[in-house]
Amino acid sequence: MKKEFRKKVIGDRKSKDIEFINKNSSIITEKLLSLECINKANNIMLYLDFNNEVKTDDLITKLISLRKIVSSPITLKDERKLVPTQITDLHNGIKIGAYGIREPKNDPNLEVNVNDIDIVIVPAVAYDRECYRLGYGGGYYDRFLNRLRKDAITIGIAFDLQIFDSVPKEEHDAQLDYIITETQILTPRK
Ligand SMILES: Nc1nc2c(c(=O)[nH]1)N(C=O)[C@@H](CNc1ccc(C(=O)N[C@@H](CCC(=O)O)C(=O)O)cc1)CN2
Ligand SMILES: Nc1ncnc2c1ncn2[C@@H]1O[C@H](COP(=O)(O)OP(=O)(O)OP(=O)(O)O)[C@@H](O)[C@H]1O
Repeated sequence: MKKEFRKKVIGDRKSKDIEFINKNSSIITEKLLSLECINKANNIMLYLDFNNEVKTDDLITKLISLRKIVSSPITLKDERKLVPTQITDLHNGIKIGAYGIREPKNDPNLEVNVNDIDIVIVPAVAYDRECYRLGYGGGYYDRFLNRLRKDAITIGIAFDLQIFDSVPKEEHDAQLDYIITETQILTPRK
């Protein structure tokens, strides 16, 4: 169920051209930068995009210029663990890591304490309208999000084509605080 659904959505996203991805990524970036919670936050973790995900390079550059502490995950495959590591310059200190995804070079001095993170911007394959998340199937973010401070804010960014009335889900699947697409902002019904 999950596997088939994942494959279909990854295929749909892959079929979009670079103009679509760039245009909608920049709309989503502007929306994020106008959120009060982003402007108030000091410490923000976000992913480095791959496979036609919403692009985050411009967002990262802007957040660094706003003097935020910005980190991206190093993926430890054996432990199924994400290690948030600070990025100070997108053109320096980045390498290709697990699954061919860009990640910060390992530097224990730049590791960010999970308790210091105010906001996490999360990648996904698909979401439902209640902000439940379907990922790539490694369980990386499900495990990681559980370790955050209780008042940390989780934001999913995605294209409209990744939003469904329902997605296959299991007990451990994460529910986020906000989903932002090129046309909508979703929050779970209270
Ligand atoms: N940009 C980004 N970074 C991220 C994630 C993500 O979804 N997006 N992850 C979110 O958890 C983690 C990596 N998770 C992954 C888990 C499994 C596979 C995987 O099974 N890939 C298949 C091929 C998939 C395909 O290309 O269709 C493979 O390697 O065989 C990939 C990534 C950490 N970093
Ligand atoms: N919090 C958790 N603790 C232990 N195991 C977990 C946890 N969350 C998920 N898993 C396990 O990890 C595997 C993948 O989970 P799932 O299919 O939900 O991943 P996903 O959310 O789609 O992937 P990702 O977060 O990497 O994008 C499953 O076998 C699941 O049982």
